[in-house]
Amino acid sequence: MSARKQPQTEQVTLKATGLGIGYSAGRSQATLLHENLNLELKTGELTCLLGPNGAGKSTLIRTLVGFQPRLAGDVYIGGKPIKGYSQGEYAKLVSVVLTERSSIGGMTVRELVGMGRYPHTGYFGILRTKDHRVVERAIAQVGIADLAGKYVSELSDGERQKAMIAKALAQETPIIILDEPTAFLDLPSKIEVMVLLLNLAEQTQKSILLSTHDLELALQLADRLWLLAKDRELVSGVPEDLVLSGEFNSFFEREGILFDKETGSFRVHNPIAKSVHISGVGVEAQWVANALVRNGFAPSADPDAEYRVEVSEEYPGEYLVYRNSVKMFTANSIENLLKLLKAS
Ligand SMILES: Nc1ncnc2c1ncn2[C@@H]1O[C@H](COP(=O)(O)OP(=O)(O)OP(=O)(O)O)[C@@H](O)[C@H]1O
Repeated sequence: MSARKQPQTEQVTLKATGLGIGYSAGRSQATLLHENLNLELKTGELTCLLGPNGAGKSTLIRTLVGFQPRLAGDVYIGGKPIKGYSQGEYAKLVSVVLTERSSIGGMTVRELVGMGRYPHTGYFGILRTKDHRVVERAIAQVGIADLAGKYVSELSDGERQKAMIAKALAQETPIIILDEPTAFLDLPSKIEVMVLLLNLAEQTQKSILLSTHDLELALQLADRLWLLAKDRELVSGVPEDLVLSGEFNSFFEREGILFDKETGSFRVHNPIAKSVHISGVGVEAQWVANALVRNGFAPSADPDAEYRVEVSEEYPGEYLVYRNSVKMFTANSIENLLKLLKAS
């Protein structure tokens, strides 16, 4: 990834004030999911919207892009309320990628991406030379030039997702909003799509908002997080600030699942686990910790914890184990370490 270029001035492209989101069914009373949401999307930033199932992420996204009515408040783009824009004007400002698998299988990738040009073409949607150029560039930007002539129905989930992102790019909008673009993808594809969006935000100075359940990836890659949960106020901030302040874990931890600030990952917590201190750093120490946690030990920062395992870079694959400061044994593999610990 290239070094990030910061925008000269911090520009807000989309802003919501006092936003109320939820559902109203006919004349019956509306179900308000969240009220008084105040949000900002900034130029050149990738913002990730995170929250547990049912938090209201999709509802927020659908409301922000106008697919669902606001129950209160306003959404502004470039300082102007969205209701002040015509549909055509709006389509030149915001492109939206939803996860629903639509009936687009019968067209080629190039035709699909070409559909992104609709705000820029005339009534019949005929693409001119410039439009074709933009389409080819968008296809190349997401790295699927070799798939341009393929039918969408022939694509894998990850390839289809990239084609949908290319369609959004072809729309040439300063804002792109995506609902769970990494759902259904394998881990390398998730990383690829997130890095692609991060780079696009920076290189093309777009504001990109996406919702995701990939917490650890969002922590690593997002410029900003929006955390949403039922009956709580939305929290927005830079990932590292939210981790260090304890806000991040407060949204996701539940009984038996703890967020480990040191590694930035979630782990199963067993309250009756024996505590173990791992002395040593680096990849090997991390994997030893992983094996011990999986086998019911709780990692401890206290060197006087009941168990201590020494991992030394000098002797890879050798683990000295102490219990209450008395040496118990030396193991010569992680498998052996687990076996001897269980037998002790
Ligand atoms: N059409 C609807 N009418 C009424 N309530 C709805 C409707 N769609 C969703 N809800 C409710 O709104 C709440 C938020 O749903 P939403 O899909 O926005 O959550 P989410 O955070 O995107 O969840 P997930 O992570 O599971 O996709 C849920 O309790 C859901 O049952």
